[in-house]
Amino acid sequence: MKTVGLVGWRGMVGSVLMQRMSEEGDFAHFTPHFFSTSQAGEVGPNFGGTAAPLQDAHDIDALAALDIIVTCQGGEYTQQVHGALRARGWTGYWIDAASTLRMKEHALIILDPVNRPVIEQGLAAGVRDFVGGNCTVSLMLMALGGLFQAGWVEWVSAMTYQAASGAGAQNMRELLQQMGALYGAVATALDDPAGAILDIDRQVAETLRSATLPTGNFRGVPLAGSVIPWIDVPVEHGQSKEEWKGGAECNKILGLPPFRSPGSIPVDGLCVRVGAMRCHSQGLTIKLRRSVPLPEVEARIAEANAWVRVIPNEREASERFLTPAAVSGTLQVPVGRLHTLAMGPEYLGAFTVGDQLLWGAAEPLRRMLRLLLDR
Ligand SMILES: NC(=O)C1=CN([C@@H]2O[C@H](COP(=O)(O)OP(=O)(O)OC[C@H]3O[C@@H](n4cnc5c(N)ncnc54)[C@H](OP(=O)(O)O)[C@@H]3O)[C@@H](O)[C@H]2O)C=CC1
Ligand SMILES: N[C@@H](CC(=O)OP(=O)(O)O)C(=O)O
Repeated sequence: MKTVGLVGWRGMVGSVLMQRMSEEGDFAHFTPHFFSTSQAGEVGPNFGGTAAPLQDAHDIDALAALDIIVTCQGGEYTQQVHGALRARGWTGYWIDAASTLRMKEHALIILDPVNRPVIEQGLAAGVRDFVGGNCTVSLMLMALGGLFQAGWVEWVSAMTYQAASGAGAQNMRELLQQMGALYGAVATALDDPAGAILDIDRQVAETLRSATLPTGNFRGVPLAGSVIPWIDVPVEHGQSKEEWKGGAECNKILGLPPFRSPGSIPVDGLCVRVGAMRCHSQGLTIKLRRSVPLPEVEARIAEANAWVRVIPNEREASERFLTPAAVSGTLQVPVGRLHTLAMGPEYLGAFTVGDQLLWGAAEPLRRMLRLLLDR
């Protein structure tokens, strides 16, 4: 059996990965070796039956003895270890959740329900570095893969509503603390059905702006009761890095020429953090190359993969099935609100939701591992 090193398995993304691997019986297909950057020597988890001591995730010799390494440890770790391993002559497969290597020529971005042919070509050509895509990009492609595969998409504008989990576990906790603080500020007034709503609102606004609201993880601003229209660092063209990833990664995943070069598909929009826990939503404007009847569009989207669900463009179905509340913790990727926009018959409106820890992070890695093990 192949040996697989697991790094970052106890983090948030890693925990979701371990849960999915257990559910799918993946541990029966390889010999796991668990690593840690901070707990080497302590008792490891017993996924796969053995609870051997954790190995040191910086021990290049131990890592170099493995066939495959899967890491959800983060970009800094990748930066420290990947180059050193390759420099030492390691020729195993590296599967990574961090963005560090995504745009490198030697790496592929993996989302096999969308780009299996690109992955197969890469494997045949000797590619050994496989990186999960940005959550927003992967979820958009899981939703719209059918339209891209049909060659119908001229450009896409994605306006995102991104969950706190994308910023990390501490941000999810802080969001809930903020919600609790807001409720606590007005709990008594809310108990009085005759209480004036504008007084309650004033107290909420004061609490949102107060120095005592926990905001350290969100760079000093509230998310509960508000939104944050900037994700990640600024880059060129007035974009945030999260917005840049939309174009750059999407084209690479699809095996198209680099973003902003001839033959690539423009993907751009605004990325916004909202008070959802772990599901990213996106409002999409899609310019089709030609007008396509809506039933054909729906059929193409629905048949593209086993997880996408077309939700009828009706009020009740949208309210019930096209929300983070409905999707959280599941692999389903609903797409709805599909209709032709007033700008013209080639302009399609859509809304999609997906769990950013599943298809947005852990699941593409899990599936890449199985793809390698089952070859
Ligand atoms: N969050 C997201 O939405 C996404 C994240 N990613 C990538 O995955 C990487 C990891 O993200 P995420 O899982 O959110 O990071 P976490 O902060 O949850 O975990 C990262 C590491 O922190 C260490 N750690 C220290 N204390 C604890 C603790 N109390 N509980 C669990 N782990 C602890 C663990 O390493 P050790 O055992 O070595 O101490 C763990 O592997 C990111 O840096 C990013 O590159 C990719 C896509 C989406
Ligand atoms: N930046 C994403 C989460 C993430 O980790 O993205 P990436 O894998 O591209 O660094 C978000 O905030 O929602």
